Amino acid sequence: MTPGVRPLVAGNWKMNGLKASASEFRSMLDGYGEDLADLTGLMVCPPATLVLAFAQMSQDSRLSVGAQDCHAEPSGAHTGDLSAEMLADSGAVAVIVGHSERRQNHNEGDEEVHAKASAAWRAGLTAIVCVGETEYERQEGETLDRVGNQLAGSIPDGATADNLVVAYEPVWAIGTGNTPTATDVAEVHRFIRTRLRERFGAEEGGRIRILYGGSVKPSNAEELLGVDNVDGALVGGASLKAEDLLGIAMTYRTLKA
Ligand SMILES: O=C[C@H](O)COP(=O)(O)O
Repeated sequence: MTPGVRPLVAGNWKMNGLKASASEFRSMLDGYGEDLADLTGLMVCPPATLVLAFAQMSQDSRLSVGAQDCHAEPSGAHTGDLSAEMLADSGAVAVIVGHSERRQNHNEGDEEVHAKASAAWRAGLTAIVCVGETEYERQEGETLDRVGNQLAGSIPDGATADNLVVAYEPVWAIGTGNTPTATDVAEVHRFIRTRLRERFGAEEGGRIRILYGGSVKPSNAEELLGVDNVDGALVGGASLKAEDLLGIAMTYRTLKA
């Protein structure tokens, strides 16, 4: 945790969820009471097909809805793509960019992620920029170099605590059940914090949220979310079950007690 920074627990549903998933989403809304909302922000990033419906359902709640990717252009001949403006128009308040699955499956590099983050800001969305090393890079001792390069290349100038969230997701920890040690997480998050302060100023850089992502579940949330400079989690698999995502958010009851 970072003193004075409101954490965020964000669920990334990836390519999962149909209209029938609304009941799971409603359970999240019901479980996200005021006492929990006082402790942490909660966001669900469903597939784009559900953004509008979920945004409408959550209108009077403090649960927010994000998207998983956007095109860099505001409109045009880009069959199958969605602009940040369209996502904002559907009720999204944030968009994930540079997730490792996009970087790997769609060959997205830092330059493209940078353009997408700029597009998010142009549309008034918070950009959740993902960074993280592969297993090979960790074994070779290249973790901080890799993360440093991704931060420099993927985040546009002008980042603030309102328009940027950084998600550190070691690629080898995503969907595998493996997680780095708390000491390893602390080292990378401290490094990211230092880079953010250097680039965006001590105060602003000190308040930008840095989420940890990769096999977070209720049973390991306390250990991971309690680490210095870990300001929440980007949760994949466990976010598909309302009780698990809420269980992760509820960790803040223990941590803040
Ligand atoms: O965006 C979320 C991450 O890729 C983590 O996924 P996971 O919690 O299923 O490991």
